Amino acid sequence: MAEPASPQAPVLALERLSKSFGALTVTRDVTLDVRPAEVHALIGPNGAGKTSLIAQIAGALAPDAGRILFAGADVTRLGMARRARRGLGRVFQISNVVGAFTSLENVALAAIVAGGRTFRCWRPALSDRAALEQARAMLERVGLADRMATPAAALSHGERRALELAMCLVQEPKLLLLDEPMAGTGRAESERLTALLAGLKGRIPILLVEHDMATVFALADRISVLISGAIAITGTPETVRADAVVRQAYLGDEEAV
Ligand SMILES: Nc1ncnc2c1ncn2[C@@H]1O[C@H](COP(=O)(O)OP(=O)(O)OP(=O)(O)O)[C@@H](O)[C@H]1O
Repeated sequence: MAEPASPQAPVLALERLSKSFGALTVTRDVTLDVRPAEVHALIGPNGAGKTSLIAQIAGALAPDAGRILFAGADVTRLGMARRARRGLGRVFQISNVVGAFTSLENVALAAIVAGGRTFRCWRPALSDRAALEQARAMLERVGLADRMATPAAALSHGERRALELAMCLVQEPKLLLLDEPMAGTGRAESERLTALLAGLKGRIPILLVEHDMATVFALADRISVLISGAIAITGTPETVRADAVVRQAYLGDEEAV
């Protein structure tokens, strides 16, 4: 069902979402929104329910109650593929990277699929000049200009993350859902990836689930803290950093935070 759209309307809105596995409530009456051009970070201790919440947003897990509005429409009952087609771009947990294909070929294929073009086999698709042009531009944007001809399987972990981001961005999503982008990266790679995401800030709304607090505090316009399935607080990084309940329950009064 369509909702009245306005330029200030949130791109994504969760309304009183709830989910239980038997007696265990993993999502407790969660209301949260992502505004246009905002980076909204979702943090919380292990087992707080972040993964379950992301799965509900992506359409992999059905909530028991509540609504999910995306780009002005109620998508609560839509499956993952249909949400993706509406512009919900999920990166880093589901990957369609083909290891034997070069970076350029992988991004070109993502562009072709996003464009709804069909093909009988890979090779003719890879001579699609428009898609290759788009792919080149996107790889330059994510800092992989010198890795275009490299098979994806030969990329470093951080480069592969950048490639996955390029494959998502070339599909021109309306929202980026970033699920722990820094997981498994070293300090240098995570700094590079954080800089890359900072370059996207303001151009595309991002919902960022991340354990790395340096990245969260560097990028987020607002932060929501999930504790035992419920939102404990939503606010600016300064507000969240100063919140006594959050410090005690989650941040552990760390000086570094
Ligand atoms: N399919 C399931 N069936 C039963 N319990 C589940 C299921 N999926 C998750 N849980 C439980 O729900 C709780 C929340 O898990 P979830 O993975 O969403 O948390 P999380 O915040 O993402 O944690 P982490 O940061 O460690 O990944 C955990 O106690 C987990 O064991």
